[in-house]
Amino acid sequence: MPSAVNKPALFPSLSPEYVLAFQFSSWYPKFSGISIKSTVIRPLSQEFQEYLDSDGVFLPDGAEDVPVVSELSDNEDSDEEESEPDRRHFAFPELDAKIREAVVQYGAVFPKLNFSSPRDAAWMLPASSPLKCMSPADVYLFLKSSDFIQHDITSSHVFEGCEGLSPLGENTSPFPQYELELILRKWYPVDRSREIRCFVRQERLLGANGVSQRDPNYYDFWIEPGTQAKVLEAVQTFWKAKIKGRWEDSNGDYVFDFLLTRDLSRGHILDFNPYAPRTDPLLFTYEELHELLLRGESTTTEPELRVVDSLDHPVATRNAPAHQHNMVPLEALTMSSGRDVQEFANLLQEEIQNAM
Ligand SMILES: Nc1ncnc2c1ncn2[C@@H]1O[C@H](COP(=O)(O)OP(=O)(O)OP(=O)(O)O)[C@@H](O)[C@H]1O
Repeated sequence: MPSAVNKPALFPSLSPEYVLAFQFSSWYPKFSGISIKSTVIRPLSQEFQEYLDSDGVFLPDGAEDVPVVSELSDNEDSDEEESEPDRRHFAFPELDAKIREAVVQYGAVFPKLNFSSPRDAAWMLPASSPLKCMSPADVYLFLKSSDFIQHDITSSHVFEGCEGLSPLGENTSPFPQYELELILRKWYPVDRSREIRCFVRQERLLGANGVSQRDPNYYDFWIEPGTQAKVLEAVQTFWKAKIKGRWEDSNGDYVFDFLLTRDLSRGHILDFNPYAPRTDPLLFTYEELHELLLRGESTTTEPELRVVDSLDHPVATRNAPAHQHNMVPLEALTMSSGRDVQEFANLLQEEIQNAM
């Protein structure tokens, strides 16, 4: 338990153990009953890691069911394949089989690695069903096109900010080993307007911390009378009953993403994240969250809920598709083999229009 005498720091100290407690396979077994059904595939082979790490967006042999690539390739001349640059071939028949099994079990899957989803690559398939995968090829395509996924396969990113670790110093510890994992979650048409992110320090949400709308868009219902009080009531009741006291190894410092039911009275866990700068504080700054924590130590107040409460709110991004910076990666151009640049640019423009 935290000391009542010492003033809490802005962030809890970051250790490799603390970080690894937030990889999916660490927290999911404990919370599976209140989260989305998911399959964990681990360890993944070194070869799969090399595939993810290799340049360009291409599919392993035998991944088949290749909707996007085959659409792009419809007009290719038969001899064009011969002009492709030499590239290492990969094949993962066992992994393909596990992905197909999960697709049959869940209807469609949402892919992640240990910590991150490839949400920056969601634009590659229809915006109406982000990251919905129906085949191994869909899963590989998203993972391969994502910059966010690189975080999970690079130790220096995973353990960034951990005390006493540096790959460069001669007398410091090397990065700890961890196993790469592929997570296949049952895909749902998630309504992003009902997602919130809850910040917990020292196992206190009630009266001492913040809750933020997750999607940076304006939604009318958030400013309707009674909505915010109802949401705070729902999340506090859930937290007290289902989460509180179960992160004692992490000193009760964590962030959780919560998806509210349509009537806003209940919900379930989408994800847990470390209470660390790498976790986006959304409509707060960490300094503001710290203020709330200090204030909550002396008074009993409600947690503060922040929402995008008007169209003029500075973070309301109504006209820009999320992650548009990642929408014209050079890798994407490699997918266009067989098309000229103009043709591919038109296709990309169409995707951007759809995303908007
Ligand atoms: N099973 C699912 N089916 C459909 N959409 C989902 C599913 N799980 C998550 N999503 C959507 O994808 C978004 C990103 O998911 P998630 O939080 O798991 O990714 P992440 O990479 O860990 O994000 P962050 O870095 O913000 O923590 C969620 O906000 C939600 O809208």
